[in-house]
Amino acid sequence: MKHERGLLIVLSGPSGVGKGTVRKALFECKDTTLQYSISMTTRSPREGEVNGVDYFFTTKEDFKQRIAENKFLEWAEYVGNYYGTPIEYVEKTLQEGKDILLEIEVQGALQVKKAFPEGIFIFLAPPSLKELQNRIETRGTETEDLIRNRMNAAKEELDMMDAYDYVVENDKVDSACDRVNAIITSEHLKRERVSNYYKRMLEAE
Ligand SMILES: Nc1nc2c(ncn2[C@@H]2O[C@H](COP(=O)(O)OP(=O)(O)O)[C@@H](O)[C@H]2O)c(=O)[nH]1
Ligand SMILES: Nc1ncnc2c1ncn2[C@@H]1O[C@H](COP(=O)(O)OP(=O)(O)O)[C@@H](O)[C@H]1O
Repeated sequence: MKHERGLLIVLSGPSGVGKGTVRKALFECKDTTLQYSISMTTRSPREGEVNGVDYFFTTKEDFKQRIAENKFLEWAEYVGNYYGTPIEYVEKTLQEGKDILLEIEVQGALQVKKAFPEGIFIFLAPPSLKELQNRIETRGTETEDLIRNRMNAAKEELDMMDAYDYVVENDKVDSACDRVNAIITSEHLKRERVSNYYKRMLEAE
């Protein structure tokens, strides 16, 4: 049977806003059929992170080689490290008719938008800049310098919000997660309505 292609969903927003937290909550939902695109990065693993689960960790040399071989749907240099989305898994998943979620920063999301304008682009926004800084600090994974870099990047990233299809405020994790699920459901319904309409048009000819 020929499947309709799945939906490509991009969850983006500034570092520390809670992308990882909301993403994990989305996948904790038992009956989700959503797939996750595991990114590749050159940053060092944090305590508890597992290669092939959280990220594929690699060296800068290997990453650059993969860029040259067009192995990424998008990639970006972010606060001194490279991050990229391996293209093969994304293509395979969409072809199988399954939805795939990419959790990536803003520069990468804008590259995907160029390559995949039919994707669904969701910007996760913090309740305020103060709360954003608070979240980065309480996570406790960054030094003071890195926190400053991430806050500077965040201010520029917030300016890109307009380029997205949806803005979801991450006030409470559960509410943000419900809003993202509602967007996905509504996009499926929209697609179904359009496809039914075309079928009726063709049958009427
Ligand atoms: N462009 C791009 N960004 C990514 C990718 N994977 C992760 N990121 C983003 O890179 C940024 C830094 O990620 P990370 O070092 O894990 O820190 P954290 O997300 O702030 O905890 C975050 O905004 C991630 O969403 C990717 O494949 N491509
Ligand atoms: N809705 C929320 N309310 C309060 N704290 C949150 C919320 N969402 C995430 N956090 C916390 O904020 C910090 C950054 O979240 P994380 O998911 O690592 O962000 P990102 O992946 O966007 O960098 C973590 O300590 C996380 O527990």
